[in-house]
Amino acid sequence: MEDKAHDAPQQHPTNILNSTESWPQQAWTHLESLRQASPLIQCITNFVSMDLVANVLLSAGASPAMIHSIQEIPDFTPKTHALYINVGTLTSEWLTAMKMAAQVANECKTPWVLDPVAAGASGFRLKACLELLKLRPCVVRGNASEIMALFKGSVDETSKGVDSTHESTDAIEAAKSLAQITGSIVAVSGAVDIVTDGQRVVGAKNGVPMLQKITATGCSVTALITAFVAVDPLRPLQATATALSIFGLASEIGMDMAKGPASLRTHLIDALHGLDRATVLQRVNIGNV
Ligand SMILES: Nc1ncnc2c1ncn2[C@@H]1O[C@H](COP(=O)(O)OP(=O)(O)OP(=O)(O)O)[C@@H](O)[C@H]1O
Ligand SMILES: Cc1ncsc1CCO
Ligand SMILES: [Mg+2]
Repeated sequence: MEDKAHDAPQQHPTNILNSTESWPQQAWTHLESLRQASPLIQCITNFVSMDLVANVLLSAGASPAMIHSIQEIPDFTPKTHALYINVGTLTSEWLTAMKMAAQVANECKTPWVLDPVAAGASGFRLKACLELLKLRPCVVRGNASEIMALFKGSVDETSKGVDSTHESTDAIEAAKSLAQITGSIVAVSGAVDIVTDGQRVVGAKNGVPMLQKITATGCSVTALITAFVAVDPLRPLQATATALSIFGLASEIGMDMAKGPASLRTHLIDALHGLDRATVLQRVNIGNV
């Protein structure tokens, strides 16, 4: 893909979807566009997730770059088609880089997506996530506990760190309110993935429970959302729902060959790479919650 400044219409295609298209058709259009455009996705993500995030993005068709130093952001962030920020292994130095990258992305009108890992686990992390939210991410994707902590704005006394202690459906009202307050699309992962713009609420129902036994699958699906937003920036709600569903569908296919979490991780990446039109049209399951 050429430099964004020289190739803007192709990088940010508008109206790539006909609004009357079915969800499975929208999902296929997004995946096909991703494979064709191969957008550059800057990832400022945690140490645990870097390998899986990069491999999920590559297997889906995107071009990931794990570049996070403040010295590089002014040069590099303007070249990217979307930015992914994940606070999983946060320090004050990383937070400075995240804010700088979000600000540069905003100046360039580049969409960026936030994963507020363990938002309620500590005061430092919660404050950092709330400050990042003020920088207007296009999409925020967390588990139920994370989204509820952001909405309440208080440290979660029952926090289990990066894992959720709630079902995604427990967080629907918090997600809607958070979307209304921030203007971001808010997604809550779980058995059913919830996506809302504050008015509409959509459920993405693909996936297997064993995803919870592989670290950083949540981080990786947020990265995939970032890539889908890169190819359809004007429809972040649709891009978020289809990314969640495509990731879940790849896990369903991977599960047929997996013996446990370690082999599911491998087969998930293979399945994402091999997903074809017929399977997407037949099996993407998005609808009312
Ligand atoms: N019970 C479930 N059944 C099916 N899929 C699930 C279930 N729970 C989670 N998932 C899927 O697992 C993936 C990760 O979601 P999860 O809610 O575990 O994220 P997370 O807690 O942020 O994970 P991490 O912090 O490890 O990255 C998502 O694709 C989600 O749809
Ligand atoms: C286990 C873990 N700890 C901080 S980030 C991370 C990856 C899953 O969120
Ligand atoms: Mg997470």
